[in-house]
Amino acid sequence: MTLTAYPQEVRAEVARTREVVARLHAELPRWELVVWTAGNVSQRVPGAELFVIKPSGVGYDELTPEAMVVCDLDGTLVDGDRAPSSDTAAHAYVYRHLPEVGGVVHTHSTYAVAWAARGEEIPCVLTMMADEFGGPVPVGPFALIGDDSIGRGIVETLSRSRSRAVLMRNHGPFTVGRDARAAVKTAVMVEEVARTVHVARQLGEPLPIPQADVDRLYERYQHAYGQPAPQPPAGADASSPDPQETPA
Ligand SMILES: O=C(CO)[C@@H](O)[C@@H](O)COP(=O)(O)O
Repeated sequence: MTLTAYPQEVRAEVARTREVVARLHAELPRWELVVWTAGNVSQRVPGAELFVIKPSGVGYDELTPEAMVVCDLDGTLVDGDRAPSSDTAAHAYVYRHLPEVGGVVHTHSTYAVAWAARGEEIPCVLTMMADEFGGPVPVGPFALIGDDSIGRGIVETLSRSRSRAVLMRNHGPFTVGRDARAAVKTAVMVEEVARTVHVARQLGEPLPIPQADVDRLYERYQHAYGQPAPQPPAGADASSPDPQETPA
């Protein structure tokens, strides 16, 4: 089914999502999370069983909204003149099995990949980890690219954790969020804590944080950190929060 077969309002949402996903890809080199083309961002299209992702192997300076490709939740190309990311099957699997997820990111950021190479979860020894991940950053199984293996490993691992990042063993981090911006933020944060905990370990054994304190920190950060969400204008439908609003 091509995009022309979808209603105009879906095509308009696709255009908006292309703008968002194209802009967020620039954050990956900006935060030094990738080299060359080794990372990708996607976002679900509101109101349709579609998502937007980058084309495979295309440099970040070429990633315009028009260059983005559109896929259905089976990972089949619906719109775009280039092949979708090689991780499209993984992103699609996540969207099919985690309906609350609106954005997925994959990078090869150095310190997170170093923890993935050892198949070791990042222990929750920082208040920033309690805030952002609610505990350790877990490790997912080794899985070859090309079918549902990576996606299944992501979903099974995240389903056992509060973390929105998973270190796929011998590969690297995948992150999820309510939208792509939230998933990019988590990708930035998982690299930051991977680096900091690694440095701490060079100096000695980091100290764990009691679980009750981890829980308190997580609840505060997830619900009270940053600016309050803007209140809808009087009489507006308050039941549909702006999907672009994500924790700061
Ligand atoms: O990790 C891999 C390949 O092993 C991919 O995520 C990375 O090269 C990015 O690929 P794409 O350019 O998104 O197809």
